[in-house]
Amino acid sequence: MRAPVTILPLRVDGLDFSAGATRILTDVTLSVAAGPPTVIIGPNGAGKSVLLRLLHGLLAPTDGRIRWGDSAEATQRQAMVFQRPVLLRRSALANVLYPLRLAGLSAAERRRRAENALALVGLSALADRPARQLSGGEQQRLALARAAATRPEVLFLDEPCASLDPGATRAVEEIVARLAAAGTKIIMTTHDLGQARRLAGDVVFLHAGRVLEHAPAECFFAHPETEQAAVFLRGDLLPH
Ligand SMILES: Nc1ncnc2c1ncn2[C@@H]1O[C@H](COP(=O)(O)OP(=O)(O)OP(=O)(O)O)[C@@H](O)[C@H]1O
Repeated sequence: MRAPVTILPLRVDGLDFSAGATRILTDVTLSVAAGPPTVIIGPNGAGKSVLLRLLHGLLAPTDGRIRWGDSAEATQRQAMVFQRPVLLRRSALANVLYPLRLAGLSAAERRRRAENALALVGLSALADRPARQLSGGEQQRLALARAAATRPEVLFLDEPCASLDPGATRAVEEIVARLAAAGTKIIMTTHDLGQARRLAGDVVFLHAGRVLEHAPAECFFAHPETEQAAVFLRGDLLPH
């Protein structure tokens, strides 16, 4: 029997990224395996969003390499949800159906997947509502449904709860935890250390464009190895 195709592990080797004369990421080397969410944390401007965009292929590295397990499948098997998702001026359901049509699925399969995805995020009752009339939290859940319906093996989330209140944040966290438990590899950024503690299997700590730590979450939070991470976890300001 053939082993199932997997795009993991993701291996990043000596990644540099500069915009003009500004160095944003320096010598990022990481390996990300299947399993519970990988959460990238660090101060404002550390380079978290840029790193996520590089990993997802939205930016090209200045130097270094990003390698996926089965590279031929990598593009089709990953999705990304942004801080402020861009939704089509159509119903919630139509937003979820759209990428499924692009993927060439049959009408029946599209319908089935879209309805399941809306149910997963608790939006079945709002399926016919214009997406842009939904609240911020509902829009973020819809964006998660749209991504989840494509059944990505890896799902990148950039600050998925950035402007959400605690209730909406918890709702998104529950969806993320459910997707992770069902086998989707989540790679996400967050400013919310409570959220990182609740969701992370492993933590990448980024500071000034460098990975200072990558450790299992319980080790990182209990015993950060670098002074910078200890300062960050205390909520103190880190010098650049
Ligand atoms: N296209 C770009 N051109 C120039 N500078 C950029 C570009 N994109 C990001 N930067 C800069 O790179 C640095 C890292 O940005 P990034 O958004 O990745 O940080 P972050 O860790 O996600 O920060 P935050 O926590 O504030 O969201 C910032 O100083 C930002 O201004």
